[in-house]
Amino acid sequence: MFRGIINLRLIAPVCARRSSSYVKQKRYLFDLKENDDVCRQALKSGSFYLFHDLLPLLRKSGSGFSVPTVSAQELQRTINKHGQDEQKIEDAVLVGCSKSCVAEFALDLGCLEKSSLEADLDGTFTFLPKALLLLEGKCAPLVAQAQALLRWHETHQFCSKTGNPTKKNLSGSKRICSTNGLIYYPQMSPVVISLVSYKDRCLLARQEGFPAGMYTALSGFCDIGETLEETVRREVAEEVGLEVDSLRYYGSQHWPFPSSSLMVACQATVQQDKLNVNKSELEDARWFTLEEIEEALQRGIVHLKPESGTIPIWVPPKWAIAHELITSWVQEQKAHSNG
Ligand SMILES: NC(=O)C1=CN([C@@H]2O[C@H](COP(=O)(O)OP(=O)(O)OC[C@H]3O[C@@H](n4cnc5c(N)ncnc54)[C@H](OP(=O)(O)O)[C@@H]3O)[C@@H](O)[C@H]2O)C=CC1
Ligand SMILES: [Mg+2]
Repeated sequence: MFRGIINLRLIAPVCARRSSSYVKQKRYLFDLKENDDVCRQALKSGSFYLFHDLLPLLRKSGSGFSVPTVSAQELQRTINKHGQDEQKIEDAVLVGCSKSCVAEFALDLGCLEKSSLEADLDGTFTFLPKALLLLEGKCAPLVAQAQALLRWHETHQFCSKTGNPTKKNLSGSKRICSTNGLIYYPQMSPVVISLVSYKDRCLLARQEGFPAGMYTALSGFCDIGETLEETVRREVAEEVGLEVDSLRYYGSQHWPFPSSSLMVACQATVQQDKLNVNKSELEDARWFTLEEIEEALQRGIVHLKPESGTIPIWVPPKWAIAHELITSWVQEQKAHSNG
């Protein structure tokens, strides 16, 4: 068992006054999830994020993009106009509720003709990685959560024990086998992501499939039965041949690529810096100085092709927890050097 220092990333304290509305919001969300009658009512007054074959609808807004919602009435009109029965609305999945307790749903309209839908809705159904880039991280977590839940329902139509069809409950918080009542809940795969450091440098790595020039913290899926600490230790040993000697929890993030992962981020230290990179897992791994990391953070996303010669190092975008981990290491290094 690790004797690491665990200091939770401070979650903005909810002030006493807001906690009652926060509690009300979360309790309503619970009722929506668990009670089909409450959810059926909410489907008539809620707001809807729309997808088409798992592509979120984005709309130009000012110099950027936003994720529009439609009301239940607008959605009914759209569905009817495209010749679908309004029963389709019950395929929606619950993704949240606003502070004023308006239920928020996501619905995939992949059965309708895409371009005429886009014209009606004044938007574009966009490939998720591109959508998150265009949204610059704003409401990325919600779009990622909605797409992951819609995808989970799409890929869990049958019971893996009986082979018979499963049926979603109204909110989409689970699916139940039509014959033996087995309940399936949407899953996330736990992944650890560790920013390994040694004295005044940190370690970043890249896989062959990464965009040219992009380096990130070491990461790896938990094997069944492993603790998070054991996964950190194993993945760092597997990927770069080093032994972690301390780790500190940083925070976590839902990550929709390639399927639903729960990223658990930590800062880790090692006792020596001699790398033995596992080339079957990584294309490269290197130690970086504070200056190099600050330059990479400054640079932002680099859109250069491998054939354009040497590509400057860059790191994942702001809304990736790898970016936060790297930024927090820079802040700690600077605080340390300022004494
Ligand atoms: N949000 C962020 O900041 C970042 C997120 N990530 C994400 O972290 C995840 C893990 O990174 P990566 O280094 O590739 O992981 P690993 O180092 O664990 O290597 C991936 C391999 O893990 C195996 N594996 C085990 N369990 C699963 C599972 N549930 N789903 C998929 N593969 C599994 C697969 O091996 P096999 O093919 O042999 O079965 C897969 O090829 C990636 O999805 C990546 O997108 C990575 C960096 C930054
Ligand atoms: Mg890995």
